[in-house]
Amino acid sequence: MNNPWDDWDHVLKVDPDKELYGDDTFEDVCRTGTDAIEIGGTLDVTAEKMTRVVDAAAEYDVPLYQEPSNPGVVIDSPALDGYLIPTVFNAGGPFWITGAHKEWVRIDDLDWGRTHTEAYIVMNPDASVAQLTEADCDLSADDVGAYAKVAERMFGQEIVYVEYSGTFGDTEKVAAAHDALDEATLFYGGGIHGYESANEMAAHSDVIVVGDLLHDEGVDAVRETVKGAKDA
Ligand SMILES: CC(C)=CCC/C(C)=C/CC/C(C)=C/CC/C(C)=C/COP(=O)(O)OP(=O)(O)O
Ligand SMILES: O=P(O)(O)OC[C@@H](O)CO
Ligand SMILES: [Mg+2]
Repeated sequence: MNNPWDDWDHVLKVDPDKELYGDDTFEDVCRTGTDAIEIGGTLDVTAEKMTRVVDAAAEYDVPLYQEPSNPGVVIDSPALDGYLIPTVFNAGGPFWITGAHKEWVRIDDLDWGRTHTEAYIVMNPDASVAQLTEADCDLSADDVGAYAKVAERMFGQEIVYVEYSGTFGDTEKVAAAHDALDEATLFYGGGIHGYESANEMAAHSDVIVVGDLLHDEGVDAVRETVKGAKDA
């Protein structure tokens, strides 16, 4: 296995539907020291908003990945290193497990070499992603570990993503996913807001993802989370 994310500690998720903080520029965003930028959000994302972010970040060195929330927002840009395609393992119905993916393959001509799989385990019932996908978030640590193993062993997912979007997660449940994986890389996202929270979750996962902090507090706060992740 030799994927770029094997060497990552920190990913910054930019929501194309949200503004940057204060006077922050996309150059600042690309120079936080993060290992990669993932562009996506659950609500009100469009291809046009995606394009604006990709174009603004294109000239800097940081790897850029699109994380589409539906087939209609996927854009074709040479500036993108690839596409991280979610599948929500604990979704309430098949659309977010195989339905959206089937539609995408039906209507689009995929670049398989740049298309990668991300198995989501959605844990915060109040997050838009949980509500949209009607996810069953009532999961024990054993459940989370078992989903992670199924994702890796039975569905060949390259990344497993424990998603607490908007709130800081239960480290025991994150650790259960971590312990279950041999090959796949564990991403953790949710509620990371500074050095300490980044450092703590980085100890229980392979890569931490920071989202809202960028839009709510800006690049200086994000830089602290990069330090926290790198020190773990
Ligand atoms: C097959 C294709 C191309 C797409 C389908 C992909 C799937 C299954 C999407 C469902 C899960 C999803 C909506 C992922 C988007 C990434 C994500 C979870 C972003 C974070 O969203 P929130 O932070 O909860 O939402 P807002 O900030 O928009 O409220
Ligand atoms: O916005 P936050 O809570 O940092 O979550 C990050 C990411 O996991 C969202 O998909
Ligand atoms: Mg968000």
